[in-house]
Amino acid sequence: MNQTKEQRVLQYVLDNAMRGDPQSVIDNIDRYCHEKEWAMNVGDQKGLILDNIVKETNPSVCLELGTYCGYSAVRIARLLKPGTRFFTVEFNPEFAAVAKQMIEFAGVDDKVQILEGNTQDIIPQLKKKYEVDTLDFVFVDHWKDKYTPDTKLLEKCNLLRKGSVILADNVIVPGAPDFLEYVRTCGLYDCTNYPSFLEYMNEKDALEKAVFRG
Ligand SMILES: Oc1cc(-c2ccc(F)cc2)cc2nccnc12
Ligand SMILES: [Mg+2]
Repeated sequence: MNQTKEQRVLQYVLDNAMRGDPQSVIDNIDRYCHEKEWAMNVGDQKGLILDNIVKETNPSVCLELGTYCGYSAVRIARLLKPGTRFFTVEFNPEFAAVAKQMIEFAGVDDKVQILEGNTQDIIPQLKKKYEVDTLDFVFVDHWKDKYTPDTKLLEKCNLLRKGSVILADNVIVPGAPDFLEYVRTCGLYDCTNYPSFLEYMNEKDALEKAVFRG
């Protein structure tokens, strides 16, 4: 049976990275995607910005929308203090299966819980089913047309508190203009733009940080 690109990325990590070493998993995914096949991981350049914002937030409860191969889940989890709760939501079962193996190989599976399904179904379950009070950090990296409805859903479900950080990937490419318009003009967020580059390419992209005013 032919492997998918995501399975090839995972196989390269299993063959070349160090089990239990998140940084080596990250480095090997980046090497494969620079040298062999492009894939939509947040990547090494935007990844450094992500690292810095996770470090400054020092979150106790995290959510990621869009797991894909687990690259950013490993990237975030490696920075979290013991006892932190980190949920990552993936709609595509094949991606979720690859991410599960990637996260286990990296040795961060004790910190990361992969929730398979639609964000609009899972977000309303976080309080009661997953015993979440509020979220400290949310990384938004799924389909651009879900950024705004899911942000509004987080508000509606009372999952944000004063200082909750929402960090969104790809606000330039593929672009999330309605999300930028919403968070920058609705009056509920303090926004900061972080210009960078599309993963593994020379095209401009950016991250947007939106801090909930509470
Ligand atoms: O980081 C990303 C990049 C792209 C993407 C695809 C094709 C291009 F040509 C350029 C960029 C899509 C993404 N979808 C979901 C989450 N993250 C994505
Ligand atoms: Mg992305």
